[in-house]
Amino acid sequence: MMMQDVWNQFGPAIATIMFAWTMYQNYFPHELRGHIRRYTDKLVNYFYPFMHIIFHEYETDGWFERSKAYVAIERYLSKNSSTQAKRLVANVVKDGQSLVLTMDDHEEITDDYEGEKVWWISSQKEANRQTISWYPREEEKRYFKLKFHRKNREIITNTYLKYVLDEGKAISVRERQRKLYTNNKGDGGYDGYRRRMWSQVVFEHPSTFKTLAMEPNKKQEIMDDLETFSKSKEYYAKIGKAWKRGYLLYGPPGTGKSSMIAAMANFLQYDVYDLELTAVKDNTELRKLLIDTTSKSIIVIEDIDCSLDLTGQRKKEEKKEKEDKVEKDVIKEELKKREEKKPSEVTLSGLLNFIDGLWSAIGGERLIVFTTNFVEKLDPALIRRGRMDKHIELSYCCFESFKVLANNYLDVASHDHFPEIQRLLGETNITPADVAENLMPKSSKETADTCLARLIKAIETAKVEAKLKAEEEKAEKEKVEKENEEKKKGAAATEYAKKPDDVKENGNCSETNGVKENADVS
Ligand SMILES: Nc1ncnc2c1ncn2[C@@H]1O[C@H](COP(=O)(O)OP(=O)(O)OP(=O)(O)O)[C@@H](O)[C@H]1O
Ligand SMILES: [Mg+2]
Repeated sequence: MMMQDVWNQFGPAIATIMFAWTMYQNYFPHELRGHIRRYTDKLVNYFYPFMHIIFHEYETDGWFERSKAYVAIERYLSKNSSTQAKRLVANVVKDGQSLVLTMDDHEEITDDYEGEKVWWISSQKEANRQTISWYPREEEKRYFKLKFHRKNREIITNTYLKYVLDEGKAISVRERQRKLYTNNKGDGGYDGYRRRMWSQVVFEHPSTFKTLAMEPNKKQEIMDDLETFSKSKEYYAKIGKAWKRGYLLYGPPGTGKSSMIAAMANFLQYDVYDLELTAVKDNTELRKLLIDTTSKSIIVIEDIDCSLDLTGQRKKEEKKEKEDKVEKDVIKEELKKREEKKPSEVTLSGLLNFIDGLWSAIGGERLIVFTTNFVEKLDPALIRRGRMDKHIELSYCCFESFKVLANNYLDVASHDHFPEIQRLLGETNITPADVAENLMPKSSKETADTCLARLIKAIETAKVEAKLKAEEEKAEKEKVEKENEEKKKGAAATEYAKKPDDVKENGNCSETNGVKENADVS
């Protein structure tokens, strides 16, 4: 009864308004409508205190590519969306492995920034069905609308939006599927028409700083260094240095150099580019490879001493050839011909140029890590500070490192065997890789006790072997020294035999004098 009254009262009024609206739409001149719209907008603005900013999903001049701002906002809002919005859309990311929840069309969520409230609305423009679209997404003109109070205009446009975009990008980086890239001789496939320089696989190495066995202080120092680097974008810009840092990891095989690189990548959430220098044709290819790397990545050159040895070898050969030939012009001609035939290789100077020059120019949060078993073999120019900023030695297993491994492999923090192991590790060099191998249970029957006992045996064996080796080396050294001594004596005797008799006599005299003089002095 009530409803009917209301309808009787307002029905004719609504019908009149609708009629007037249709008349206005159909018969009012277009220019006049523009004027009216402007005045009504002004009127509305006077009473309506909010402002809007629209972010379209596809940029008008972009080629089917989602707007970067839209994607960043979507990521930023995903956290609030999953708690506030009633209708959600699930997007699959990370190469099909995880879901990102975003709000569905016409949902609204709120956000707080420095105590001020803003509203985000997800919407879709009406599809234009009359035109044929090349791309299905063309018909779904989605956008985000940001609504905020007019008084917050400054803060929203100057700081909040930057914060949203930065945070959204950071979330994407954190949640992306990280990659391990390797350079192969030309089989990286094609990216459109362009040959791909790197082949890629998903990077899922489980090594972390927690599982890495090394002295806790040293470990903390490296983690602090990495963290400071990753947060120093402004600082590097201020001091006029490219945002990059070089690490040299050195130590015997099996001490955790490769494990540390994986731990670094996992710590900073970076991609890894494993650069195999011996597969790089020349300096030009090296340059192309490096231009193709992305920011937030670690470029790794393992066993740098071996990679550069090739070049060193070649240089030596060339030098020898040069010395052997007498005619300089002929040599030049010959070398030139050879150079033309031979595929050139990466040179030390090419590598240095990449570290100092080009790589600095492409900027953007990159680490370069060299590893070597023989640090003394490397050219000092390559590892000077500024190029390799931090030198990290990974060494044999100490007791602290052992405790980390025992915890990782056996879940034990203390044990009766520990004091003996501590004593033995103080006396013998054994790599963390060997310790780890002995700690790993080989069957379900093996307990922590068995594994630790096996380790003790292994360290004792290593100790005996090291002692034997040292004795052998000492004996070998003595043997060589003795042989050299005898050779010298033999050579001196032959020389003496060759001399004429009068010289022999004088020589003898002087020698006798010398001995005498010495005898007198003494
Ligand atoms: N410091 C360490 N912490 C934890 N595990 C380690 C450590 N060092 C070695 N390991 C174990 O030994 C294995 C070999 O180590 P890794 O490959 O990191 O050594 P490396 O120093 O890179 O050796 P190489 O010089 O031969 O390349 C790893 O898979 C890991 O299980
Ligand atoms: Mg290694």
